[in-house]
Amino acid sequence: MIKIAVAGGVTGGHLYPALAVLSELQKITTIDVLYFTVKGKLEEKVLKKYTYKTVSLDVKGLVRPIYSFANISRILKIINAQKTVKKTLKDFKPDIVFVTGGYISYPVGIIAKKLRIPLFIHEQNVIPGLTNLRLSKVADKVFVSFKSSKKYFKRKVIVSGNPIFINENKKIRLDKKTILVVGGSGGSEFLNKLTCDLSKKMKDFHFILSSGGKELYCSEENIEIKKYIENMADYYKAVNCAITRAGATTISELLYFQVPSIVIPWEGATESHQLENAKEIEKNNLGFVIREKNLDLEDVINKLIVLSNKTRNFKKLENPAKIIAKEIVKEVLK
Ligand SMILES: CC(=O)N[C@H]1[C@@H](OP(=O)(O)OP(=O)(O)OC[C@H]2O[C@@H](n3ccc(=O)[nH]c3=O)[C@H](O)[C@@H]2O)O[C@H](CO)[C@@H](O)[C@@H]1O
Repeated sequence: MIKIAVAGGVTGGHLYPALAVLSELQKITTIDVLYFTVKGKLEEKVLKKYTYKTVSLDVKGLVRPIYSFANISRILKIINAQKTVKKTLKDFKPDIVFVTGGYISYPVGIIAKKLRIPLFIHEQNVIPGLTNLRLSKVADKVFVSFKSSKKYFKRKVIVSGNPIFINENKKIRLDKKTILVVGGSGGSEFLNKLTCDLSKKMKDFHFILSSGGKELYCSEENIEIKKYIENMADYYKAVNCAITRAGATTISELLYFQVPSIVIPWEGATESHQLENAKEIEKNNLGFVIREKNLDLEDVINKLIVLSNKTRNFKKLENPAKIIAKEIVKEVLK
């Protein structure tokens, strides 16, 4: 049996790769999991369906610029959280700690190393987040999703790919050509509005929109609005093409399921990291990157018609989750 402590969440982009690795690990051996969550965030809702132990931390990410007044109380919360993490790890005594980034990963990773517990980290984005960059200096192994990330790390990294979370296997039947629209785990007002505009002009198409629960007044018959989709893999397999933001995990899923796509990066992302993720779609000839400022409805329609006429050829690729799970087993048994 492997005892593993995990952190990575706040957004789905960090959470699902961690869940994917745990699910692969479970296929190899029995596991005892302790998951550090952020109070009130997505992972607390999702993990209710699992039997993993959880410890909720009351932390918030630091705002930029880093020397802002608002960061004083946030830093105090991190210091407090570190005490909880230390006590929890000492009691739980994991064989290994695995984190997938986001601000909760920092206290967990740092304390793990202080307690001399092996630490593995995974980075989803092409441009690494601050937490993972800092943790990479002390981690035992660093996994990245894309080759293009290597240059950001001053150490050896393993290009594993981004673990793909597959939680159901329901066949979704669609009668019309269907376009899936996903604005990341929190949804996107920009993509919601775009879907509404497109659905009015593309009456022969059916739209499935994950709205993130954001308000949208659109009563077209050919648009199916879902607050959140639990079984994304089933939808990726069933639709003709997709429009998405460029969160790293979404991009990896589009590549894994070979979904022809239009990717519109969120312009507010730090260091334009979504734009860098998006480029992977064009590099792999899977679709188009469109910047918000260049968006033209007719152009999007023409591109969607081209993409939706492509034959979907889903060849089963090795799930990167397997690579990381095997490395975890190797580390624990060595
Ligand atoms: C606003 C923000 O901070 N965005 C970041 C966050 O995004 P975000 O959480 O939006 O990240 P991604 O787009 O990478 O991943 C979203 C994940 O949620 C899942 N999903 C989404 C919608 C839904 O209805 N159901 C569902 O299960 C997707 O399948 C995917 O697994 O983390 C990513 C990975 O570090 C970063 O690249 C993003 O820039």
